[in-house]
Amino acid sequence: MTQKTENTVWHAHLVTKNERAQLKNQQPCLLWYTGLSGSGKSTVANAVDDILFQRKAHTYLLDGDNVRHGLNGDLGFSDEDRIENIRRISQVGKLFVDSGLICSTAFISPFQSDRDMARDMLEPGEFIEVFIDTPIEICEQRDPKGLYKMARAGEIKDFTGIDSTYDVPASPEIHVKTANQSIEQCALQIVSYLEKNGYIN
Ligand SMILES: Nc1ncnc2c1ncn2[C@@H]1O[C@H](COP(=O)(O)OS(=O)(=O)O)[C@@H](OP(=O)(O)O)[C@H]1O
Ligand SMILES: Nc1ncnc2c1ncn2[C@@H]1O[C@H](COP(=O)(O)OP(=O)(O)O)[C@@H](O)[C@H]1O
Repeated sequence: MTQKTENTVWHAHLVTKNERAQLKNQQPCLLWYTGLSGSGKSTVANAVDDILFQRKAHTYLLDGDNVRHGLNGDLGFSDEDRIENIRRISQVGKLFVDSGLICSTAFISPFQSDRDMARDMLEPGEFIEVFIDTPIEICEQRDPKGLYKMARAGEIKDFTGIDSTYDVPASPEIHVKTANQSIEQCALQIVSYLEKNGYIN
């Protein structure tokens, strides 16, 4: 991105991220879900968010389809647009972490370089890459929105896993295999990671 704003000065806030986190009794972080369409990102992220909410954690969930209706409604699915999509989401995620929240993002985020860029924006330990690992054959069987069928019929181009790249995460903090676990088991795997690593009590 080309920086177009000149003559602006960064203002330090009186209330710090740590103070906000202490008030909420949690360690803010960005749970970055990545996986193919239909892998289960939204389903698992919602299940985790629900458990965290019941436990009185302060959370927010940014979901691909929803954000593409608003903030990123001007972007399509070329590599260039996906890169810009993830850049904006990373910036928004960073703001939510700064506000003391446990923020989740559920985007395909197909390129390792973009996920690494998001990681590098945050402080060590704040970025948690969650690989929702589901073989494409199963995603295609699930096909919750009928998109694979349309992609195979040539009605959608640049579809991830068919004619657009997905980089398998190199070393995700959490590796969730949905093919042999229930939605609840997948969610508990993630909540358990947050507990063990002191993000929640
Ligand atoms: N060409 C193509 N490729 C992949 N996905 C497509 C495409 N066209 C539309 N959709 C729908 O858009 C959702 C993915 O948006 P994302 O913002 O997560 O994508 S990306 O991170 O920028 O790659 C994705 O949502 P999920 O199925 O929840 O992943 C699809 O519903
Ligand atoms: N263990 C599981 N984890 C997540 N989703 C599952 C699982 N088993 C079956 N599913 C189903 O797979 C589909 C995943 O869709 P969705 O969450 O929209 O995926 P994505 O957000 O990655 O596109 C849902 O219909 C969900 O009910």
